[in-house]
Amino acid sequence: MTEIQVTNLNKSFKQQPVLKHLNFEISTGVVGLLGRNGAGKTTLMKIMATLLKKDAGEVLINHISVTEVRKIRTIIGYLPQNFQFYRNMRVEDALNYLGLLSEIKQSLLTDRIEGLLTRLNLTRYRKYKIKELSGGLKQRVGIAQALLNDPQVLIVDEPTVGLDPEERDNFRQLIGELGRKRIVIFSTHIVEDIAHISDQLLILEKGSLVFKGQTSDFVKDPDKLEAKYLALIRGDYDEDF
Ligand SMILES: Nc1ncnc2c1ncn2[C@@H]1O[C@H](COP(=O)(O)OP(=O)(O)OP(=O)(O)O)[C@@H](O)[C@H]1O
Repeated sequence: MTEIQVTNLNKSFKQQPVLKHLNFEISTGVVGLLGRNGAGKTTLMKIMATLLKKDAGEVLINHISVTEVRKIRTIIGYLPQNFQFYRNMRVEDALNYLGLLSEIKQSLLTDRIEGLLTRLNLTRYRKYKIKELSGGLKQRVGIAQALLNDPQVLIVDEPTVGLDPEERDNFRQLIGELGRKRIVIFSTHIVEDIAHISDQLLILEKGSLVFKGQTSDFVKDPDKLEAKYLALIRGDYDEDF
């Protein structure tokens, strides 16, 4: 069981609070992180991924503080928003290069890459250059690079932007599968992305958490998630959902 515990987390940019006293706990499964543009989702995820320092509070991943950067990086995988990389490299070479940058030993890395290419249905594209891939395939390579260290926590930031409906659907299914044995934090402002795959839900609004808990406690019927979410952030919260 993987766990993340966040206690009284605060972050400001130029004295402007962006994350305000966040407290939550999440565990193995898909966690939908919902919030409007500017709500603070990327800031929260970057702090968890050790790419940004918190101002105050604590973030523990399996009881290890995010201040222990090297340790945390061995248990976290991150797919940033608008992931762009090595456009002229072939898929397998790009993955190998990124794995070596993460200090994974070559013998282990070769096996991992083979496993990921198979698992993500990328084997036939292994010799393609990144720039030759469709948006959906690029995102799959993005997920592959985030899984190179077999992380217990996978963080994906608005990963379905620019994908066509079929690619979106495939991507959601993949995330659902990956969430069976790890925490997958899926940030989006598109409710449909996570309505049917998230076990847990965090809703950020202007830097504050306005819901945290099981998705099924937020709505019984996943098809109503969007309506209830909109009602909540617009302030006309209705108990009848
Ligand atoms: N490096 C920075 N310097 C100053 N302000 C920043 C910085 N990074 C983010 N912000 C501000 O912090 C707020 C939260 O941004 P953040 O990117 O975390 O939101 P978000 O929910 O991920 O939004 P989006 O969906 O647009 O990415 C925004 O008002 C943003 O302008």
